[in-house]
Amino acid sequence: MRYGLVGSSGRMGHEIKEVFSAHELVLEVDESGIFRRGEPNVFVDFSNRSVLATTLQLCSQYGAGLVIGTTALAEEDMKAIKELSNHVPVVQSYNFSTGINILKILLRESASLFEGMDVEIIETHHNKKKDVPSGTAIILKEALGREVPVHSLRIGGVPGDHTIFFANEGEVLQISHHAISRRVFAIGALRAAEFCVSAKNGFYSFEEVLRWTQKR
Ligand SMILES: NC(=O)C1=CN([C@@H]2O[C@H](COP(=O)(O)OP(=O)(O)OC[C@H]3O[C@@H](n4cnc5c(N)ncnc54)[C@H](OP(=O)(O)O)[C@@H]3O)[C@@H](O)[C@H]2O)C=CC1
Ligand SMILES: O=C(O)C1=N[C@H](C(=O)O)C[C@H](O)C1
Repeated sequence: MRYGLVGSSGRMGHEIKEVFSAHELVLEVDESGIFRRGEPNVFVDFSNRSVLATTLQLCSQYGAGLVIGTTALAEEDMKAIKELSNHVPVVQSYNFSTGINILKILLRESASLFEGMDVEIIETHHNKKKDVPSGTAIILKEALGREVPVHSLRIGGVPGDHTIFFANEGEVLQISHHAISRRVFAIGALRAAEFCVSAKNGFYSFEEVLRWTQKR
């Protein structure tokens, strides 16, 4: 793969460069500019919504697919990403870990069992994280199919923890996901990029990438 990396000097950018070391990094974007050394066939974007227009323009220019993990996207951003997916394959997810994507499936399938219980989410991240709540908390709420309170902690160097509490008068059930390191997200992004370079044009979730990986 020849990949372009948006957010290349960031925390995720560094992790991605290590995990993608078998592939060729031919274009980098950060706040100091765009550095081109070749023509990417896929872009990976873990950055900020303020650079999204540049990312979309670069994907169109090179006819390259997109793997995007940037969080705190607005409705109009999602619309623009979906428009790009008419022309190239796009994988978008607020969490590229296997565990969170399995949890999403479990929550969707069991949501009705939790009707009548109190449900709240606690998410904990490093103190440099800019957005609140986490993108993952948002997709967990979507999987539950209901609005629930989210409590956010921004402390130390925590890569990303999410716990969902379910409670009735007599008991508390809690389900937790703990990212041991942010490498897990970069490994997921690599799978998504491999998927992207062979997929048809379209908008894909990371769940679809996981199913594709299992079939290989
Ligand atoms: N979906 C997932 O699985 C995961 C998603 N994330 C998300 O990825 C994103 C990045 O996280 P993280 O790496 O920790 O953040 P960092 O702040 O460490 O990195 C952000 C990167 O984006 C660049 N950037 C920001 N704004 C612009 C701009 N306007 N133009 C060009 N480049 C810009 C920064 O450039 P510079 O260094 O020059 O400022 C930097 O390279 C966040 O949205 C985070 O929530 C994180 C982990 C997992
Ligand atoms: O900014 C981060 O670090 C993370 N962001 C994502 C989110 O907002 O859910 C995913 C992960 O939890 C790490």
